[in-house]
Amino acid sequence: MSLTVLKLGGSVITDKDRADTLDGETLGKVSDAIGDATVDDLVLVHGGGSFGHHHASEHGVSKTTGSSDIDAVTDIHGAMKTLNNFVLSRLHDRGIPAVPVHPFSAAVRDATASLTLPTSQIETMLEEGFVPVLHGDVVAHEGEGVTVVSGDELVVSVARHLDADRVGFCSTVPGVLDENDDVIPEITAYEAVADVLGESESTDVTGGMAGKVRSLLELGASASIFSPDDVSSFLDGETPGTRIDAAGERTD
Ligand SMILES: Nc1ncnc2c1ncn2[C@@H]1O[C@H](COP(=O)(O)OP(=O)(O)OP(=O)(O)O)[C@@H](O)[C@H]1O
Ligand SMILES: C=C(C)CCOP(=O)(O)O
Repeated sequence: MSLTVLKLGGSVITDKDRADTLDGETLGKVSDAIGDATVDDLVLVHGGGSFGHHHASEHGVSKTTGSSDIDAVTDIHGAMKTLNNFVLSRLHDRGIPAVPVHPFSAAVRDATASLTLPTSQIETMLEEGFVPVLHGDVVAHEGEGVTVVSGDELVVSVARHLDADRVGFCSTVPGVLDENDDVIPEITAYEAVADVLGESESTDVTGGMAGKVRSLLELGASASIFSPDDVSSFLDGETPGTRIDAAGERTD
């Protein structure tokens, strides 16, 4: 069986400039594309958008700056569970057997900020015919309380541990854009594109496009970044948008 890991960007499924607001139309469109696709095993991961990033920013929590304030934990994790419920419900409407995986209950960062995410429950969910849906979240972090874990990190971790065959990132942009706003077809090294990579245009505590490309280069397998219009073609086996091929970049 072939495994596909697909991330739905938080900017895609929410109105990232209005707190706790869903982009129901785009979420519906992307859910249609997933419902119509014929893929073997599928793991979905979604980002925080105006749910997670807004609350993380209010509480000053990021991937590196933590908090032990229980209100920070419940606000950020609670907002992400609410968003996850919206995503699950749209997928269920299309007959997709989506089940939640909340990283806060499973993952951990050690004192060096290295992330551990158990995946045996995800493997069994797949074997039993479910579509696991993870999301950016807070995680317990040794010495920091909790810090944010981005959906991008979760994709890398799941894809690596389960040896994914295909990895895709659906973002608001048609791919990584160069200085003329043209899609860069392939990226093999960070330095080659560092000058054009920026942060997200909206509230984002996890690094925007620069963070995404960095995470993907660490993956050590090829991945694609594309827009919601290209979800169907990606799930059909094509490589739309920008292909990130990190062969040789992996450091561990
Ligand atoms: N060179 C670039 N090419 C494309 N997008 C870029 C570039 N530099 C910065 N960006 C910004 O990065 C954004 C994509 O990153 P962002 O983190 O918002 O993605 P996402 O995965 O959709 O959202 P989230 O992190 O909430 O899950 C684009 O919307 C754009 O504003
Ligand atoms: C801000 C939170 C809680 C999740 C961030 O996940 P991302 O949007 O994938 O970077």
